[in-house]
Amino acid sequence: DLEASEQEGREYIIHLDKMAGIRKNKASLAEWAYTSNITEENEVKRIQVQLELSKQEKQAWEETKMYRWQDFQDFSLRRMFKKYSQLGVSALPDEKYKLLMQCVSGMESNYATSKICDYKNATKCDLALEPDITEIFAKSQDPEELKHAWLEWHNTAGSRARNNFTQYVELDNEAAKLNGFKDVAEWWQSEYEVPDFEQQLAKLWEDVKPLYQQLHAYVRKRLRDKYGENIVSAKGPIPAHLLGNMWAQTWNNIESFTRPYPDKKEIDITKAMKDQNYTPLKMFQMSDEFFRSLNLTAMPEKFWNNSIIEKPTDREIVCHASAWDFYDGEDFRIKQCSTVDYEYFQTTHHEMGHIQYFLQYKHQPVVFRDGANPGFHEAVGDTIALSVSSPKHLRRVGLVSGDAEDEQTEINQLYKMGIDKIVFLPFAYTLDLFRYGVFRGTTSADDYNCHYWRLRDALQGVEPPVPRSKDDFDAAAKYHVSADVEYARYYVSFIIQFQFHRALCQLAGEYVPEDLTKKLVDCDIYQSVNAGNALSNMLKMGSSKPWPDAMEALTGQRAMRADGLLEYFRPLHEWLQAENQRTGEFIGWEPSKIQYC
Ligand SMILES: C=C(C[SeH])C(=O)N1CCC[C@H]1C(=O)O
Ligand SMILES: [Zn+2]
Repeated sequence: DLEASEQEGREYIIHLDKMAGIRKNKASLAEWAYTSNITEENEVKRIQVQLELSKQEKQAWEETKMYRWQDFQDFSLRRMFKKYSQLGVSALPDEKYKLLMQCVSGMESNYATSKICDYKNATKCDLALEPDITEIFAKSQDPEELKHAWLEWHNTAGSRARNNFTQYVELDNEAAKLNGFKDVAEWWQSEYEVPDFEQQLAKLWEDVKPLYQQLHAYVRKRLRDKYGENIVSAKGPIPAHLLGNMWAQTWNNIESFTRPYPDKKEIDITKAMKDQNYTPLKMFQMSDEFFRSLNLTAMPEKFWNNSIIEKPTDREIVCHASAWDFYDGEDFRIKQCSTVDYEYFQTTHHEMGHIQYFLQYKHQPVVFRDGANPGFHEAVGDTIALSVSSPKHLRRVGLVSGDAEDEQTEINQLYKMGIDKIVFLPFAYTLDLFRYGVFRGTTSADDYNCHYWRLRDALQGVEPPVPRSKDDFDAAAKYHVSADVEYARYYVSFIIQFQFHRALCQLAGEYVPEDLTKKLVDCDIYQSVNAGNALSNMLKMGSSKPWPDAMEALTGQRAMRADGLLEYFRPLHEWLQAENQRTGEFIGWEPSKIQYC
């Protein structure tokens, strides 16, 4: 009868979950071995382990079909079965599964090992993305040098991934259909458990677009002042290679020569870190200390022993920062090629946020050891970093000296945060709008580059530095496209982290609406056990409940909304409107004149 099968179901799923933990531990170890030492041998081993595990997953999946779990009374039990009833890419027949793993592995190792030649010395061709090319984009203000680096990287890391990518799309779509989805786009969106996810993304963009257009216009004016109107037009998109980042996804490297009040003392965190002999380890220790100050969990022993926090000199690794759960409740690691600078200080908090989430939900069944939705996992570390990057906190830890804020310094601070957080949104939105079109078949392989740039032109107001053709494949020059990592999670994160930040600041007594001595931009939740306990309660839930329940537990809201972000940046929005009015800068942009289709 129903009762017996529910009880049997409970015993079965607990056993299955335990086996799943052992499988995921093996998979993570094989993945780690490969991405921390990219060799043919380790790639073969990784794919072998993945194939073997996929067979076991298929076996377990068959068994779950014997239970009428949809009728079970227990919510959590039903939710566990529902998640285990989704087999994922393991639903592919072995040969196709192996082929798919080889395509993704091929793209990822191409990305990780791509090198370009130096602009000035054409015989020096060992420049890697990290740290070499990243440093060029951080420091160079020579449009020709930046154009060279941009082009070399896009032609090496991007175009060479095109064949693997086309096959990956076909195979991944086949896997999606075997899981009951129309295509991978629907599969990816199902992770957010709301029927109108894509409409919600569009609504958020409508809410933030006016602010972005004002910031875009202001920056274009400042760049035209610097580089001249032959390089930066008055009404067109901004050339993507002039924004301090290979993908123009954050513009913090052009802050020094574009900030609103240049005569105000520059807050150069990177310089202060170097002057104070910061090391990568110190960045991690400071981040760990911040989390502990909130009464959250300290990094375990294994974390410090097993993590890779600097680029090794004796082998190739995947440098793109990542945080790892080995699903045994003890082994948690970060792998990143740290450099001592503000950007990696932020990234360190971002990755430590993932580890903290792993630690907070490690008591959950394996199947619930996940973010409430993928965006939640990306938002934890960034939310903490919003406090860490406040002038108040930077003064507390001695990275900024001098007196409290005045109006102009506050605008400079909001500008610094805005060219990181506001400009990121259209970039993130574009990346997955592009891939939704690819998976749906509305974008064919011949259209890849044209559609990618048409979206970047329309939404982000950037254009390629030189004409592009349909044989180029610029999208894959971004890690997540070459590594099959969904990107809407970051778009969601950059919205909800301001909802989290606002709620935590109120709990910490650091933010009181309408109280000018307790402004959101000045909030630092450091050492607030009250805020930390609320955050912990939300993190402990993992993915055991639909994400609106987790969102409500922390913020009282049940939806993702742009109001937190817009409230945080309101003073900057008003300043930009006045400034663009004063200079008469054209708001928005006309379509690019660069030939990219
Ligand atoms: C740091 C990570 C690893 Se989850 C990352 O990929 N991020 C963090 C911010 C956006 C995105 C990117 O670098 O494109
Ligand atoms: Zn992340």
